[in-house]
Amino acid sequence: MNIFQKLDEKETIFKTKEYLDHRFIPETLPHRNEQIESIAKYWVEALNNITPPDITLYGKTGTGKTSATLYAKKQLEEIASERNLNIRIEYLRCTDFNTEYQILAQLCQKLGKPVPFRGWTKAEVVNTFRSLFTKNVLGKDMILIVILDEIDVVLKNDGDSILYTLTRTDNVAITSISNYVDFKKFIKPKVKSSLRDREIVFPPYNAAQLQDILKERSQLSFKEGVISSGVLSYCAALAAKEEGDARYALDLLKTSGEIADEIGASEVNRNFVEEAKDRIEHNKIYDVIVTLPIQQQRVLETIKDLTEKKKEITSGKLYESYQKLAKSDAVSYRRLFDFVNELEMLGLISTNTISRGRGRGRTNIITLQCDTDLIDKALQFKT
Ligand SMILES: Nc1ncnc2c1ncn2[C@@H]1O[C@H](COP(=O)(O)OP(=O)(O)OP(=O)(O)O)[C@@H](O)[C@H]1O
Repeated sequence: MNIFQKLDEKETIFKTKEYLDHRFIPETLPHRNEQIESIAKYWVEALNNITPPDITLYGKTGTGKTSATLYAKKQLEEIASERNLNIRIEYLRCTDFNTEYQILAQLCQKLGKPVPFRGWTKAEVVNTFRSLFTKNVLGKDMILIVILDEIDVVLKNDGDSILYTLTRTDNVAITSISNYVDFKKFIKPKVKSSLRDREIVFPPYNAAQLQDILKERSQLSFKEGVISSGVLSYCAALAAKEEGDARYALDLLKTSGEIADEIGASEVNRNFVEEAKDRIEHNKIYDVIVTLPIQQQRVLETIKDLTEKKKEITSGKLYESYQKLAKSDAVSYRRLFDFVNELEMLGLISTNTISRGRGRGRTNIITLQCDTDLIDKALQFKT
């Protein structure tokens, strides 16, 4: 039998997995009405040919920022098309377009003025972008709303000049999305003053809200009777602990279903959810470690070695052992602590400052926060 046919015919508890995919935008977004209405309240100006104010959406990962924005986008596009208005809304993820040049080139491309993705000067791209806003023969202006998702990525990578250009182009409104409340530290005061954005906050979902979200999606995705309300509430409770992340809740549900399929079970139980949790956590940490820059991997490896030797890891001890491992490639003491901070932000380690008693100053103690085996596995193929 053809192996694909065999797999295709395998018994499954899923109706379809499509609705558990991160990219799927549901018809309704429970518990996000307030935020969607806030976005709409600002964007509605465009219907009267007024450029909407710039807005910024904040909230932790999986709190529905992207979905709510795309939902509002679709609605505005519908009404703009009914009324024959020249309103364009372009969505860009700044992990895909992470420089001013790339963002402007992509916008020009989308708006019908192709610009090569490299080779032109920045001034040429800026001018071409601005030329899109000259009135057309009917004297009609285009209003453009640019959604910059994960805006912190472009600000860190390329500075704030994209905001400078966009805020200084008539008829352009920026909607920025960020997971980090403090992303504005990357914006210079001059640009900040022209941004003058309104802020919309996306709080984490609580367990009851996550359960509502999961209920709708599980009805679409699983065959009848496969998912009990106990399983849904368990996924919701675990995800509520993980900072109210709906993406995580959906991942838990999907992975639990896949585990049930793997062993041929006819329904999902809480043990599968437990196993799904471990699998997701494991994969997440593994991916983070594998994609770390090599210098940071060395620091992590040093911390792992010291942990295995049951040593207390002070800053001095870490630097000493790190130098032995990295040899001539070793970075400065200061740089090493930038890496330590970054590893801490990723949740791979934690640091704790303790006082050694009067007159003996304070010491930084570093503790590993992930499995040593996982680090070994992730680093085994490194060069
Ligand atoms: N209120 C909701 N109702 C239904 N599904 C939701 C809701 N909020 C989020 N989701 C789902 O959770 C997942 C993550 O949502 P989304 O991408 O909008 O979050 P985000 O805040 O933009 O996250 P990130 O910052 O990590 O990109 C998506 O699959 C989305 O469909």
